[in-house]
Amino acid sequence: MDVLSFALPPPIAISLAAVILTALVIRSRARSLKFLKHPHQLPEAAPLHDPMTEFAHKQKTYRAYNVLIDNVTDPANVEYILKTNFANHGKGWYHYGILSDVLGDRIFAVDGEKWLHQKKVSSNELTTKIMKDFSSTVFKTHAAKLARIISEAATCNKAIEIQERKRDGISGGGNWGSTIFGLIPTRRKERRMDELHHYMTEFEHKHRTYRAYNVLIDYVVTTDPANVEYILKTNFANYGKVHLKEVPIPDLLQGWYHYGILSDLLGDGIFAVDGEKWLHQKKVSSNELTTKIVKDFSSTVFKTNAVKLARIISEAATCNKAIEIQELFMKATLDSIVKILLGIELDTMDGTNEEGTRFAHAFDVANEMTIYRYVDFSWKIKRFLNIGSEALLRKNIKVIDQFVYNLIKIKIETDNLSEDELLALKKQDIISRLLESQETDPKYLRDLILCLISAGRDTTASTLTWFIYMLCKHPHIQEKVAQEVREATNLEDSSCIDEVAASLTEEALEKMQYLHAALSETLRLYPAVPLNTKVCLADDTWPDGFSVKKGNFVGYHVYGMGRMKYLWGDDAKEFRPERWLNENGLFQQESPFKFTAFNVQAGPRICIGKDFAYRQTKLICAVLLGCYKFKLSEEKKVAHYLTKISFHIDGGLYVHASPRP
Ligand code: HEM
Repeated sequence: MDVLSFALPPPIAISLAAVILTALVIRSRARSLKFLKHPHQLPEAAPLHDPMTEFAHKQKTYRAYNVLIDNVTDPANVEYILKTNFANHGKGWYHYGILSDVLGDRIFAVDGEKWLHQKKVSSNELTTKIMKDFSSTVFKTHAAKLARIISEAATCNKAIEIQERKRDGISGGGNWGSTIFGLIPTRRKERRMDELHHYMTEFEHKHRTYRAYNVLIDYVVTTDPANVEYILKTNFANYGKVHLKEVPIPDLLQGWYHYGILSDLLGDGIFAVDGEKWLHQKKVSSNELTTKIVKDFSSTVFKTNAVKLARIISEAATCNKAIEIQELFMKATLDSIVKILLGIELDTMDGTNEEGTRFAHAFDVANEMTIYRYVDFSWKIKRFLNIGSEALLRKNIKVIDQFVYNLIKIKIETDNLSEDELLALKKQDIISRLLESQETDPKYLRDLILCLISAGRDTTASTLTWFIYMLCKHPHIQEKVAQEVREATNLEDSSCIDEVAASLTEEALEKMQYLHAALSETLRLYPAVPLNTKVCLADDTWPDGFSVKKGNFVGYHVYGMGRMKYLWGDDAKEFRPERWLNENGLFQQESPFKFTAFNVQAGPRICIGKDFAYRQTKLICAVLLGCYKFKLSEEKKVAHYLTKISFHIDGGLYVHASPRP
């Protein structure tokens, strides 16, 4: 008998890994059974059946150590297990333990008498004439239903996902909050942990600052603006993002936190580093985002993509089809940021650029797998063995790197062009501009690009999605926004998409104070970054007298802060854009320590993309609401968020659009 080694490293390393792995497997099994509720949130395994089949060509039966199961392909053995000595091969603890919570003592989960009885009952039932006739009718009815769905899609020439198990895990399926916050101080264990922000907020109505224990983490959370100001500004130096070397936390957690987790994908980009490196990139990127040339260029890009988006919506409106608008916003914002950074058309909205679509997919998967590391304590072992989520991550980073480095190379080469040629190329994208200013290290540029895409894409897309959701729930506010767009642009009611887009000058956008207020109100209730975390570097006492210790994780709960009555008044839970406007209808900023959605001006580590994000969301919303009315496909449906780092709507947002008269 032989040993199957899935391309594992040398024997000593294997033995060492096996010892560590055993401990981690037990832990990670316990964790997955306890916390992970949706099967689709588990990362895709690295291809398994092909290597097994290849191996089976040589060894019909073999032992695979770290799977805990012996595998068999020899028909003689199969006959022996399934028939000759059937009684000796049960389903046993393995299946029962895994399946019984869902399936109870049903046929899949049990052996022996229980199994025999159920098998007889079910197989008798399935073969009666009445059941045969009935099931044939059911199959036919469902086949007809399926054909009708396909027919509808065919009429609109739309792609159909025919397998149906929608992998929205990639754009954000599954909630991980439960794993991160094992022990939020609530006794109501029966409540679903995917409502994590609700529990926290409920608790915060009584306790503005509190401690949330977890097996590994001592977490102090606050909603008090005075504490936020202290952490983000007054004693900023004492609250780090990345370097934990000074902090007495277990080795496993050293590097578990940001840098270790993020650096494979984001390298030394702004999100993953502190100190000098961070300061330099922050300066470079924030200078770039605010130059006139980049501002003009980005406005053109936003408008072009808003028009594309509106055309897709127009097609769906013609067929009276539901639109999953979250996915569309994700594509539109990715196309825009890539065009502004790299000057190329990714075109994921129309799917015309094959290489671009491959990059977009790889980026989504790599992001998902990177963030999964926050809840998967065995990720380092997996990376070492190149298996599971880590194999997937490595594979997709390779695709991303090929794409980005290739573009940088092309750009460096065009750098040798003559003045006239350069002028003809009109290099307005950020990478071309950085190359001109002597930032030519491809690795530096790659890391910066990926960080800016990560920072600017999901945040903007999720804000747009919640905004449309809020407007569907409050049709009178939707009408007010549409009315403002018409007035600010002086357009006729019958203007077409292109005319609306063309009319959106800086001055017109500036006049849209109510739209600005409605977007801010969306961010107050549904902040794209709902919880922000840092690490305390030395014992400290906060303005409200709460003590924090060196090594404590500390966080301010942006979602909770947006809903506190003591901060926003008795109507804190209501969506009311007017709260942001003064008596002249002009937008009023709130204190950045109270409205923390952007970290704006709240300290050195602020969002440098705030104006950029408002410009993009305002342009897209003005085009869409200038041309269409939106309704939820299921009007009574209540949207739920995903408890992840970004804040998407679970399952997407289905809307129907109709043209404005
Ligand atoms: C609605 C949209 C957005 C929201 C709500 C948002 C929010 C935030 C927040 C809360 C932070 C602080 C994160 C932390 O403490 O680690 C942040 C950082 C950052 N944001 Fe944004 N952001 C948005 C859009 C953008 C856009 C469009 C860009 C760029 C194109 C951008 C670039 C950045 C960068 C580079 C940082 C890191 C700053 C640093 O570490 O010094 N953001 N953002």
